Amino acid sequence: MKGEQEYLTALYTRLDRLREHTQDRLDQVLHAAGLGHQGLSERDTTAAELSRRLGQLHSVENGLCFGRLTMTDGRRLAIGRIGILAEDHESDPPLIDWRAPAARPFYAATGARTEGVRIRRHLLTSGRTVTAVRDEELGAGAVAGESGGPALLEALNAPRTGRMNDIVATIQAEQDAVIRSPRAGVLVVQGGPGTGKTAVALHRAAYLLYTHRERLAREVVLVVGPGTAFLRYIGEVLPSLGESGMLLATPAELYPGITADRPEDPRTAAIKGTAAMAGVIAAALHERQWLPEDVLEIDHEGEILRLDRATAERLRRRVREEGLPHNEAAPLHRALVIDALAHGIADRLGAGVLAPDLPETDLPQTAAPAVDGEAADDPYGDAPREDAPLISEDELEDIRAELRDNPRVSAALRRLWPPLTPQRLLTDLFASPDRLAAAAPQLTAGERELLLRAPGGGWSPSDVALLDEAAELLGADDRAEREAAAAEHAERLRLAQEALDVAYGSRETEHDDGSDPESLHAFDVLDAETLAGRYAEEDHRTPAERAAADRTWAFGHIVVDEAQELSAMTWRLLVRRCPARSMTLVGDIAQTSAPGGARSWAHTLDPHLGGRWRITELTVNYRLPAEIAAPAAEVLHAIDPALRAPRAVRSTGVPPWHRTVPAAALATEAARAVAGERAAHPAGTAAVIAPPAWLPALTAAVGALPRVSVVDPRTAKGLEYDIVIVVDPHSMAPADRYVALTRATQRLGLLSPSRAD
Ligand SMILES: Nc1ncnc2c1ncn2[C@@H]1O[C@H](COP(=O)(O)OP(=O)(O)OP(=O)(O)O)[C@@H](O)[C@H]1O
Repeated sequence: MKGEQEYLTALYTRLDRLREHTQDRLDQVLHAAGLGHQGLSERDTTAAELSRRLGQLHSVENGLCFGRLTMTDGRRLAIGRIGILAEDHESDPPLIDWRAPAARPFYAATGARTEGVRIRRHLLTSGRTVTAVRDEELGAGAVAGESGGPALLEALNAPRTGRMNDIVATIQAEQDAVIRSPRAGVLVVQGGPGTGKTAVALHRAAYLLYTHRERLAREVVLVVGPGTAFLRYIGEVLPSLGESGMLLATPAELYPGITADRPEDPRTAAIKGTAAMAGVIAAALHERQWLPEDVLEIDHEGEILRLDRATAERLRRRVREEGLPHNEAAPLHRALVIDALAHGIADRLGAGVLAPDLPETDLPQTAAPAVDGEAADDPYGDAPREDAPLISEDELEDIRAELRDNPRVSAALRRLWPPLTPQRLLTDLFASPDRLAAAAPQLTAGERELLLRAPGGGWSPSDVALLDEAAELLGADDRAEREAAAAEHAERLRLAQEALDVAYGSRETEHDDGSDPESLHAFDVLDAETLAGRYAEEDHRTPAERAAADRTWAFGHIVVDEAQELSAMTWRLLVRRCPARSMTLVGDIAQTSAPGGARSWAHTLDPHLGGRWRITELTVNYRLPAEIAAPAAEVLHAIDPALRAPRAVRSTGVPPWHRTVPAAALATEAARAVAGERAAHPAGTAAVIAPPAWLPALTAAVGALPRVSVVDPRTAKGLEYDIVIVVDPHSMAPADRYVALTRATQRLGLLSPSRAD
């Protein structure tokens, strides 16, 4: 142990020096003077990288080095949270990053497959002091086993704090295989409660960031967890692994600019989660691309222009054929209608018009439509007419310009092809029984009734994927943004030209000063356009911040926890957000409680991924002691006899208990039970898990006790506590009961109301 302490002290000395050195470099970079535009941008990139590195060096203070391998060839390798290179950069590194290939045997070696390891040592530390070492002999004659041994059991028995810890020192072989699985493709990790799915998913994110740093730092890793309580619970794991650049979000947070916290009937949420809603939204949008009943009349300079239904329909079809998102197709629609009206006017003036070309600026080459359905036998309108054209193309263009300037024409165009936001489309759809009936004929009247709601009141979590779907169909209506950007650019151009004019005006003076007339000046090598570009404001947000604000961001990798809960509509959204299809999905189909959640992975994923995903299973339960795993396995059997319960690795000798009490006494009994269990096991956290109806009474009775949560099973999903009291388990749905029974690391009690109540 003395040798290990000396080694550890030397590592910390190195760490301190690296921190100082990195801080010095950062200071130098930040204070560098006289940089041009290019230099400033490079400086920002270097400063960001140095800041990241500095943050990482500070985050690994605890548990810097936690393992040592003594190989059969005599080499000795220290494994830690980060890699530290030898000072000469050539000798063996004094500390190997746990994610480096050289560290793999620390996790993967077993007695049966030693991978060249003779002794695996776990170093237990407190601050910078070694408190214990635990050795596992893996050589000949050793008992076959996974990594961890006593160190694992100590970690599993440690009291919980309410925040998840990293497991970097005790990752097990089957978990390691998942963590290091190749980045490409979609990997599903199925595992029962407590098999370490969340831990594995987060360590995998850290592994991928290490292995594909450059790409993933730029493209960002998105980690999706079921709720904000859960994200708080896992929030410290990645920073403790020195990783901070990823984006953590709940499914409700995936539409930038929307706070989706409106309460909703679960039946409504279930309908909104079904894949059929994609068709409903598409149909709702089609309905908005309006046609007049018979003829649309438009007042234009004292005349009535007439656009009949057949023509409007033909133009609409022509625009739809382009396959553009609705808002992006609006200019084409506008140009076609204006052209049709212009030809109508020309015809009325008594002149035929010869195959006019459409204005090149506005739209792709396309045929001119005619008004009043005249061109039925000339669908493309490009056959020469018998009567010679009396109106020139210039005159026709004047007519088009007048039409474009007429607010009534604009109003008619907005009616035919309205500019729409996703919010408007959905608000109008859900507010109107008629619109719902037209867009969703396949739903029953009762289902449509559930979707109906008055405008206003905000958005619910299930609206998020629908808004995203609508945004996808609508495309950007970024006219205002483009106009603002153009104005800004013009202003920059003006300033740049002014600057160049000043430079040019001062050239004589420079010559008088004796400067070389042959030397180059700014105005020789730069034009205003280039200079303006250099003045353009830079985006100083981190990639994760930019990704959070951008609905169309393409993530480099997506990790989804509790993946079994996601609806089909949310899967559509996530698949769109990851065009590279590089994902890690962890979950347990036995714990599905969301009505639209997964009953089978194939059934859930195939519609979105077409079979292009691979699955692996975690089989060991690290949370539950064997005593609690047994009754949990009975519940699992009731859910699906084909499902296998994970194997528990430890035992506490404390069996769970079950008591029945009068309903009126249930809350006080729960408080008493918590206090009793606390007396027997004082450290760590406790929870009372109960159906929602019981929560107010239980909160009143138990809420004042320290370190005790009162939650329903769905909130408890993914979380864990040292002590758990489950109230009224038999009124819970089987999946909820299974979740409730699988949250305790040490002690479990069940309290049921007596039947007479
Ligand atoms: N290799 C390990 N070393 C130490 N602790 C571990 C290890 N694997 C898992 N754990 C611990 O086991 C507990 C359960 O892990 P985790 O929450 O990741 O399981 P899960 O499969 O996501 O469970 P659930 O399905 O209930 O969400 C956590 O406290 C975790 O830190």
